[in-house]
Amino acid sequence: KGRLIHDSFCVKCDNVFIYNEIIKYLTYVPPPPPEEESAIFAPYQTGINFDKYDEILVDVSGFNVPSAILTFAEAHLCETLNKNISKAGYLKPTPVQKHGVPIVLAGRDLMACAQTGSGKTAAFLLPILEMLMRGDVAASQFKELQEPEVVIVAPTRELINQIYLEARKFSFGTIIRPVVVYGGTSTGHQIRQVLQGCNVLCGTPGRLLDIISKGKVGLSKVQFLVLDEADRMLDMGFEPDMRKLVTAFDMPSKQNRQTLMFSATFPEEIQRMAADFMKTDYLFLAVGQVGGACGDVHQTILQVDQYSKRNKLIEILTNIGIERTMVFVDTKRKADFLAAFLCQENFPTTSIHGDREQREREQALGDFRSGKCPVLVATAVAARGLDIEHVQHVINFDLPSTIDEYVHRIGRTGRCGNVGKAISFFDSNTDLRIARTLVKVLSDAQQEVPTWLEEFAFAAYGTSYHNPLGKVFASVDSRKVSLILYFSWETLKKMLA
Ligand SMILES: Nc1ncnc2c1ncn2[C@@H]1O[C@H](COP(=O)(O)OP(=O)(O)OP(=O)(O)O)[C@@H](O)[C@H]1O
Repeated sequence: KGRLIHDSFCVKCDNVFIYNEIIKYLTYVPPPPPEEESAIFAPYQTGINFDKYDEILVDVSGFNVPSAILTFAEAHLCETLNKNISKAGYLKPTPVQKHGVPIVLAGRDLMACAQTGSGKTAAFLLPILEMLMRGDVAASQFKELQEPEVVIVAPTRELINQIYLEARKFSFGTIIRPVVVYGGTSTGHQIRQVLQGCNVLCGTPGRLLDIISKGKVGLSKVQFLVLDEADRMLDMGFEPDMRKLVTAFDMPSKQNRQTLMFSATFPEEIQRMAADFMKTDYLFLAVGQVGGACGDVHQTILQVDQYSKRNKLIEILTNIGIERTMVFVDTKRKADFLAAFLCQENFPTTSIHGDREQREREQALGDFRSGKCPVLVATAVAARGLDIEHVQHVINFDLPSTIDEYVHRIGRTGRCGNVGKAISFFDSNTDLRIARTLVKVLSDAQQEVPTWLEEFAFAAYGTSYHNPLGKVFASVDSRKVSLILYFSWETLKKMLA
């Protein structure tokens, strides 16, 4: 029982349990990031298909496209960055890096769409850090108002923390100081981190706006604004926050900053909205196949009704053994329930979802990463961006409602040229709406399409098989679609005249 006064938060609480929960929530201080070089640079093993990335078709649209690089040396990055690249074990750039790095170095805005696990993070971090170094960035120091040169936003706490660790890795040995802020942790602690000095501010939208509104961060020096998982950052949930950020009184206008957006999926309507945030001559980079499922993931769809799902899962996990497996479900309650059930069945399991405390979420990821719990039951909160080595299997216990979410979920395996397996339970009572797009994604990735699924897809309605520009790229530049529609309309008018 008591009165809580914490930063701007003040509440009188009569319920001891709720009071303690709030105290825990407000005071969680995440463990500090690793200091030893070996931990900072722990390389992710590239897989047997890494070299096959070179065969992926790439399309860059827009005017005056800078030439791609073939090696990191061709990017003429500074010595420290080159050292960090080799310490990270990167021998050659992936396609999104070959094309993305020179585009950013040339000062252009970029919307990039490349398959999951193909190195988008380094594609924006490396050129940004290089530009900061070339611009003689000042060593940041303690100040009551910090003015970062770079702001990076991502939709989940775990993902933004991962991006921060990557920024720390590549800026190692430079004067550039990245800082991360995200919800579920002590605001006071994060503000103190920011005030120590901040060049690259990584944040989830809510916490970022909170710290800006407290007058601790000024935006007038922002040179780069990055939206990772950009289609998610601009969908209904986050779009108002993004608009608040770009219309903040001191945020440089789009003409006076570089705006970069990255994702593995980029629906056309979101692209059109994204264009509002960018200069008109932005470039659109598409790497890979329509629908964007990573070609290194072997996809299997099983018809399983909701009552048989648990038994089927046990059967699969028994065959898998101790290989690391992510199991996706549709609700937080189900995640808890299924994790408890699997533990009872002697599968060391942990879970991650939005109702778990941040401390528990980080513990769960840690236990999964280390292999202490080789099974992680997760909701959508873990679908995007998370880069966990040795994840060999993804199981969609419940299929998601959108195909983009499916593509991101199965992309937690088969990363960086490694191969992975995804098994999805299709329940015809609930999953008909995804049948058509699922068939398309499977066939584009040259995966087996079960006949029963084709039949469901044929009978289903509301989604389309067809992409107006054929079936090559994961997402096409929405400007091209408008152009094609314009020309089709002009042709039609001529025919009618
Ligand atoms: N050129 C490279 N050589 C070796 N490893 C690389 C290279 N580029 C990236 N990686 C590694 O590949 C892994 C996947 O990269 P990253 O997380 O940036 O993928 P992504 O495209 O952002 O995926 P997602 O769409 O899931 O967010 C990381 O561990 C990263 O360190």
